Amino acid sequence: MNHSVISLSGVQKSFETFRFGPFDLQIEPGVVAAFVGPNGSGKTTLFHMLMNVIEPDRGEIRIFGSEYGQNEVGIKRRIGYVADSTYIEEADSRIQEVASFHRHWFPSWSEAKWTELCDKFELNPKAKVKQLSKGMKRRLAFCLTLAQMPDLLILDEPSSGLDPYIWRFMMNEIQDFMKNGDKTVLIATHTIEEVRRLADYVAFMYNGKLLNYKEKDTLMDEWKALWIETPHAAELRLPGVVESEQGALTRLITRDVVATEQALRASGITALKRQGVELDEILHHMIADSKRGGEASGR
Ligand SMILES: Nc1ncnc2c1ncn2[C@@H]1O[C@H](COP(=O)(O)OP(=O)(O)OP(=O)(O)O)[C@@H](O)[C@H]1O
Repeated sequence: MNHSVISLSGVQKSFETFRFGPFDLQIEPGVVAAFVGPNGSGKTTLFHMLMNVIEPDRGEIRIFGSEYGQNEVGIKRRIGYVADSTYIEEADSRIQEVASFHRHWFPSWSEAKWTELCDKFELNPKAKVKQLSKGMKRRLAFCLTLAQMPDLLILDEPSSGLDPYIWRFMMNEIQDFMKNGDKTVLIATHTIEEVRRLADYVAFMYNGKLLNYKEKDTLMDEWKALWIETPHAAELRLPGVVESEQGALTRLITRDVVATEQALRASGITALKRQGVELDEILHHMIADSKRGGEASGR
């Protein structure tokens, strides 16, 4: 039996100048999965397919164990989706009218949560949506989504345009949402701090491909920077090393610190210093490796 909240197998989508996939991924319930990757790597395309905004050319997508063809309304009522584009309201609606629509459409809508969020995110229900600033529209989209009380949150760069004060509230709300352990969040972000604070798993994407999907803590344990005195470290052909930088000391970046340190010990070399590697640097090396057609992504 498949317990994944999200399951993609062999998913492919081709546009004129972009090919997504083949993409395979299973996401278990109760986790925050952060999707990171440069512009145009396919994060929004993936989320559009998860929301059935676009259909894949090939492959299978299951959400809560079902395909959209079986139960589209049932699936969508359990998902809170903040799209990448700013919330656009062409009509002359006020916030409270938009909320009424959501209340009607989502049976799990919580009026108490909505009131609490409007207060916290300083949204005036009487304000006209089209007159809101970009950041205020973003706040609205997020609050409407959370008040739906969904089981799965799909957030496409939700903090884009938010001020740092409200950003903190958003982080707290997402952490709060995860508190009971049965909810799931997918978040696409360019903000490493969001990954650091929220993510249990990190999905690295590049050029329509999933380079790596791994538990964040495992990733941070495996990737390290090591400093050694030995010059010309490349000649040692150390396992796991993806970069070596020559200075007063040699700085090695490894994706497999255990294997690298073992090989260093075998060569009688001691690492003088060991440090964590930032997620953006890991992504940089994964992309470089993917361009070389290599295996640094370590899937
Ligand atoms: N409807 C479409 N028609 C043609 N090309 C498309 C369409 N939708 C997306 N693309 C292309 O797919 C590629 C991936 O875009 P996508 O928006 O998924 O990337 P992203 O990772 O979300 O980028 P960003 O970080 O900039 O938001 C881009 O090259 C884009 O031009």
